[in-house]
Amino acid sequence: MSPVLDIAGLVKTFGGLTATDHVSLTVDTGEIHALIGPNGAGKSTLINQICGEIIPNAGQIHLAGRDVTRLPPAGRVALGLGRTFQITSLLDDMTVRENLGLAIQAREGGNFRIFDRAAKRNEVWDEADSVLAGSALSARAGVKVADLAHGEKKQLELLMALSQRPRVLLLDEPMAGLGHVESQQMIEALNAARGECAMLLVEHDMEAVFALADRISVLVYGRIIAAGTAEEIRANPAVREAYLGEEDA
Ligand SMILES: Nc1ncnc2c1ncn2[C@@H]1O[C@H](COP(=O)(O)OP(=O)(O)OP(=O)(O)O)[C@@H](O)[C@H]1O
Repeated sequence: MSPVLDIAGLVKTFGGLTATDHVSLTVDTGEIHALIGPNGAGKSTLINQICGEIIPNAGQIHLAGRDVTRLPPAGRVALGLGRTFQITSLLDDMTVRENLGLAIQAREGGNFRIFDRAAKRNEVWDEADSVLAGSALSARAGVKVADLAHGEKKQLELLMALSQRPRVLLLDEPMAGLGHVESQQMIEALNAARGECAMLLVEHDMEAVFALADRISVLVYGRIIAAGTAEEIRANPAVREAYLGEEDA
């Protein structure tokens, strides 16, 4: 089966600095592929090229078999590229259920035809209720976002991103700022979402990476220095020296 996301030879330079240096990786259907690397390795630059916010100097990006290298961000979203909503896009004065309902409605185009309006509206709320019932926010549906803990906001952000039914979801440090219990809940939520879409997970939290990733690519100074399963990456001397050594210290 061809990969849902196929990145080949991506180069992006900023003046004299090569932030991504012929980066290639694939994300297969149903796969969680983690991208790890020290600060300044080029992870954000790579993600921004995948989203379409930065156009590469060289290389290609294929999404669901289509060449999207020069397609604007909205076109990529339409082809199934998802990204976690930023917490700042949550509506503080609305409840968890209302925020999720709005995200589902946005997927449906937001302007219901007059005839099926009530039926559609019910479908939206039914879907929101069923998603929430199976989530860590099951008891928080009626709570305003302003009253949620940080970890709960991140959970809601994830549910809203998944509600768009992306083919591949880009997750930019979903564990950032979470405590131990919240991290465990996020790992569980991502594991539960495994069958729904492929994921490219950029994450510094190695416990989460090793718990979730089917494959791991290691980016150092703009280059992929290793790629493989968790076991292969753990055992790779170059990776340990360049990156994991920091964790062991
Ligand atoms: N717009 C820009 N102009 C100039 N240099 C940039 C720009 N964006 C990134 N860089 C440089 O490119 C390199 C890669 O940065 P990038 O933010 O992609 O790394 P990162 O792996 O995401 O780091 P972190 O883990 O700290 O977020 C860094 O040396 C950074 O200073």
